[in-house]
Amino acid sequence: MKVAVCQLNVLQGDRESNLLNAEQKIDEAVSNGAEIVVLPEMWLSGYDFKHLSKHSEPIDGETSLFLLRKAKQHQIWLIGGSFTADRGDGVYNTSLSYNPSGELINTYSKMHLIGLMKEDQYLKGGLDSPLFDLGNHRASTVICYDIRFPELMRHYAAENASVLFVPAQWPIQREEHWRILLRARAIENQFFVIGANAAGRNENDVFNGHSMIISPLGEIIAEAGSEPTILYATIDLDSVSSVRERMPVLKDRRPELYKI
Ligand SMILES: NC(=O)CCC(=O)C(=O)O
Repeated sequence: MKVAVCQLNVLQGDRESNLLNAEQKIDEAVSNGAEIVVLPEMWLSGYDFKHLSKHSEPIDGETSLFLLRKAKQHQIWLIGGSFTADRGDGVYNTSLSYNPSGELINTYSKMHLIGLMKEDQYLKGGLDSPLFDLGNHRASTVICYDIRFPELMRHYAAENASVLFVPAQWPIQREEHWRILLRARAIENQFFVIGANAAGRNENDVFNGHSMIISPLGEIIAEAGSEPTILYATIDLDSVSSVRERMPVLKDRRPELYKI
């Protein structure tokens, strides 16, 4: 399947421009043959917590309608980055994914909130770790800071996920952590990892791109530079089972002995 990662320049607080830009990039990715399109974290508003009430919307609000429409229009799998979703009991950094019929197939709210970016002061942390079907394969999503918590990804691998999507707004000063952690999560869990970062800046941080598509052996199949772009690669999700058969890391675990 051909994957496109839209590495967007997210303009803080400027919903109108960000929406237009996302739509153009999705259309361009599809015109270049993409079947799976991935957006970054908080691509609609950026980290604009001062105006959180303006940016918060219900799960079935306008962002979800936009994503649904684009998935259906182009008959693609759309991993819709994330946005600030008001889920009744609070606002969550939430990722929605759609299948080519425009059906919502995954709702994941960021579990681990990053204090360095004040997320914990404004948002609630998600409680669920769902998987979803991507054709004949299982898939999963985490958001940015979540990749520092390997137990979450191990849960997805143990549930037979073949691919992990990681929408992010990862600042430049920890760029090597981003690159190394994405590869480590791929190697230890033997699945594809697709990281979609932003490229641009807000009042506090610079986001340096380097979106990546990584194989279940940890090889970098494609990596973007620091400019806004669309990153493409063709991936074979069937290859995950042969990697796991050759070296059965998941089977060789001894979880009864680990005190975590
Ligand atoms: N948006 C984020 O979660 C940033 C994560 C980050 O900067 C880090 O883990 O380091």
